[in-house]
Amino acid sequence: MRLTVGQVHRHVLALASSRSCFVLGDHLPFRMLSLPRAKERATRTGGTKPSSRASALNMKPKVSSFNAKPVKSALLKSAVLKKTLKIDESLFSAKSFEELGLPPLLIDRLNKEGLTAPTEVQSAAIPIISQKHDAVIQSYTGSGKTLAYLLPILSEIGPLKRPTEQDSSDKRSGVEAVIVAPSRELGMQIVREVEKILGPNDKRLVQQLVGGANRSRQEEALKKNKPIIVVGTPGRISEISAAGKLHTHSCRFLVLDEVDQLLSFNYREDMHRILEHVGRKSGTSSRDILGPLARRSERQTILVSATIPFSVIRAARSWGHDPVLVRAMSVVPLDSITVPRPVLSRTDANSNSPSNSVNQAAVDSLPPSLEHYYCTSKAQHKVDTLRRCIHALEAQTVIAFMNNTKPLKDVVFKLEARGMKAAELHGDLGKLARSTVLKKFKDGEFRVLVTNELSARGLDVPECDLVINLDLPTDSTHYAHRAGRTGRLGRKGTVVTICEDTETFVVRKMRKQLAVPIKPCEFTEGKLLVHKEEDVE
Ligand SMILES: Nc1ncnc2c1ncn2[C@@H]1O[C@H](COP(=O)(O)OP(=O)(O)OP(=O)(O)O)[C@@H](O)[C@H]1O
Repeated sequence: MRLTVGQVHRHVLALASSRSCFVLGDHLPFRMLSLPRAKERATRTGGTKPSSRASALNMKPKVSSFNAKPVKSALLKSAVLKKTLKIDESLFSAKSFEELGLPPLLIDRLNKEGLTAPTEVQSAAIPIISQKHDAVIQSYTGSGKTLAYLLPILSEIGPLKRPTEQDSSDKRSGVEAVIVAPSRELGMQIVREVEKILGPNDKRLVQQLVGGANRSRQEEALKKNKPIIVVGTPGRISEISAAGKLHTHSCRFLVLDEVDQLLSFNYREDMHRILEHVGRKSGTSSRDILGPLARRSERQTILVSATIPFSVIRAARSWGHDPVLVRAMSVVPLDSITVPRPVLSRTDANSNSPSNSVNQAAVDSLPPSLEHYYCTSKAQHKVDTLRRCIHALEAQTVIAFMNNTKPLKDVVFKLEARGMKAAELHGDLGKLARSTVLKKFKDGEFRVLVTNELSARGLDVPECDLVINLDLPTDSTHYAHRAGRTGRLGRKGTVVTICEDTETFVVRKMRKQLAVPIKPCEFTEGKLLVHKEEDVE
């Protein structure tokens, strides 16, 4: 069954209910600050509605403010004014984009695209980013994080922005927002999202700078179209910037989407260049009296992912000033977050093995509407098991993940030979082939996309109703991102891991780390048969 946008919305908005306001203060304990998070968690687990808990605590509607702790550096103290963060909690459950103060032209465009109400994370993030805070946005996969940062940016720059008194004197030209994503697919998806909002007449104001595409054409487009937003992969952005063809000095926004991946070792040099150059006014140099800390103040940095490990919090603290962690229904100053202690899963509380620790970042990234199963199969029978699984679950739009590129073709061949339409997607395909495959999959021209880790992050195919792991993901974070390709924006979704007998202990370990039931099952006579755990152990 496919849901309409309206139905999905009702589902998403059903999660939001409280209309009260609360006060954030650096003197308040973290437990209290995260009360709205408890509301989200309880709603996800079907527990008591925290709105009633909030009213039981007598949280009266009021708007107040807090001063986030000053960053410790004396240099920075003199360079940066502390911001006052006003949190109006009623906005967290905003029923419309108007309530969030978006400009009318932007709201018109959203309505034309059938977008009428914000998701929870959008309700939380839009006012915070509009107040010019550096922010880390964390919310589960498919919850609308892309618009959560795009909408406040488009409220400030471009043809749909909020009119200001300085408009007539504003001589700003050049790129005003740089958005970095780890893959071409995700980069292109973000470009399409921006184009959709800008509309056909202004879509040239966003330019893709993804790797694998013709670089000189990208450079020509930069010169000719004078985009205000560029979206790209780290390598291509830093390459064109180093060649002097991309000027980001007056850039006001830097967004790192899938930030935890962008901060991995592979991207360190390109990311270093981007972080050093974007939003750096020409004329300043690293020898300037206030050094790199002062330069940071010239741009707003927004870090986004479904999985935010503590390393990202640490990085955000050092790049931003008064940065906040924004989640659906909660906003927390980063200074109040301490290094998490490992939480042992309940069944293994007596064992000190780190492998039994709950991976909180991955837990937080899983959409509440997912069902998780695993079944065993010999390696040579996995494709048959996959086919039986698809039939039993009557799945229409399936993403099957493997760890390597080579075997993908073989799986496609076997599925096609059995009358099931499939295609492969991986990084060795050319840019055109990759976008054609994706387009055909989104258009429903074939049923199974057989792919590798390339598609695990950010890929948005709202109709995807089944994710299959034909190979085990490397860890629970990878499991969570793969799983997040289904169950998007409140839809139902199923994740099935097909593993060999000898691998079941890995699934059980991930189940503990993710704190979700991954139930053993088999597919017989066209049906899903769920086992009790003791039947298989
Ligand atoms: N307010 C809204 N109303 C209706 N649809 C929305 C709204 N916001 C976002 N969407 C749609 O929801 C889907 C998921 O959004 P998005 O890709 O931004 O999720 P995400 O949280 O970034 O997921 P991931 O963590 O997997 O990258 C997209 O198809 C997007 O167009």
